[in-house]
Amino acid sequence: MSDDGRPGPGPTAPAGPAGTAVVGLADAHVVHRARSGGLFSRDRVYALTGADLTVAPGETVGVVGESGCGKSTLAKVLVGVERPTAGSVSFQGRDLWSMPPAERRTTVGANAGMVFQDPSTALNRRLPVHRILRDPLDVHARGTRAARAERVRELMDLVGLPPALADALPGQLSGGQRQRVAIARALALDPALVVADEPTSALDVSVRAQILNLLLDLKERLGLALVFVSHDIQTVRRMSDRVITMYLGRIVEEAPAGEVTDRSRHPYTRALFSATPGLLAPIDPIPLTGPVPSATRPPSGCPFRTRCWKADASCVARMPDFSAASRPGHRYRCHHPVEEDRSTRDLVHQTDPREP
Ligand SMILES: Nc1ncnc2c1ncn2[C@@H]1O[C@H](COP(=O)(O)OP(=O)(O)OP(=O)(O)O)[C@@H](O)[C@H]1O
Repeated sequence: MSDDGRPGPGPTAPAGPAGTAVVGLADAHVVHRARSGGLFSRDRVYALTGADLTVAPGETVGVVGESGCGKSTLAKVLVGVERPTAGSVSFQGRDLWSMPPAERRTTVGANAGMVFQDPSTALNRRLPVHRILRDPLDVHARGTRAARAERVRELMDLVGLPPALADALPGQLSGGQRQRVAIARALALDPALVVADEPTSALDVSVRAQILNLLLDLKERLGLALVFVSHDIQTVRRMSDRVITMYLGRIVEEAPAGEVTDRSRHPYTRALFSATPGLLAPIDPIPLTGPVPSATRPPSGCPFRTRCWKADASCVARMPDFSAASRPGHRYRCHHPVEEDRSTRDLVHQTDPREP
């Protein structure tokens, strides 16, 4: 059950056949020292605030939001690369950060792989492909030498890399081939979850579709859970079962992918999707007032209130809790949600952007 009492893939829903999420975040926060303020600055960046999320086995969760809203931070927290400042991360129901370091490394290795944006920087340039792929098997002492060599061959085949490339260095590969190596490396230990953070944005347009199709194909064949972070909202919607909208470090809505374009309840989600070409018949985007506020000094109450055409004093006073939409697995945090049956096209003409 989600915390609003509805069944479905909400943050506290039973996830998967055994009722155990592959990964779960509970009230996770990440606060950084601001880069701009210098070594002794007291300024803090609120990169992630109060994130609750579970990912069920086999599910694809897409994450959308403007630059700097905390998508990469969420991704890194999900795979144990970044420790939350507060809150918890659990794999298969076990709290990651209360484990001894060796057990934590083993748990992350066995459960989660990550694919980064730019394979040129994510791969060790000095190692040939077969060594890059064998490395996680060596570190986690998986199988005999012969079994590891066989697993490397299997991984290359899985991602469509010809055996002849086993001795190639990353610099001798195309961008698409490098990303295939990165995906194979993420799969080396047979994880239940892969988190892909902008996996195609550094690639030529011509190979993007191949990499996305590869991820979808692997997800189907291996039963993977996939968390997919991208600026490309149209792709996120196409790839995902569920879409998470983030704004200024907070998850503000979760909706089944089919609901998100025209039935989302959070004004920000509607605005974001209205500005995405090709999803709806051509419309002018819903106009938002002003820039995204600084993550160092987020507004009180609802962080979106300074740009929202529906904001009033209640939005200044308090961040709303999650409310359930009528469909299972759809929830949002807003005091003045968009009516469910209101089309985005209709909204575009009704919005009245005001000065904050
Ligand atoms: N190590 C760090 N030190 C200080 N601030 C950081 C650090 N990492 C991230 N931030 C800040 O935290 C906020 C969230 O960053 P994050 O990279 O998670 O956002 P994002 O949504 O992934 O952005 P983008 O889409 O541009 O990649 C931003 O304001 C960013 O500048």
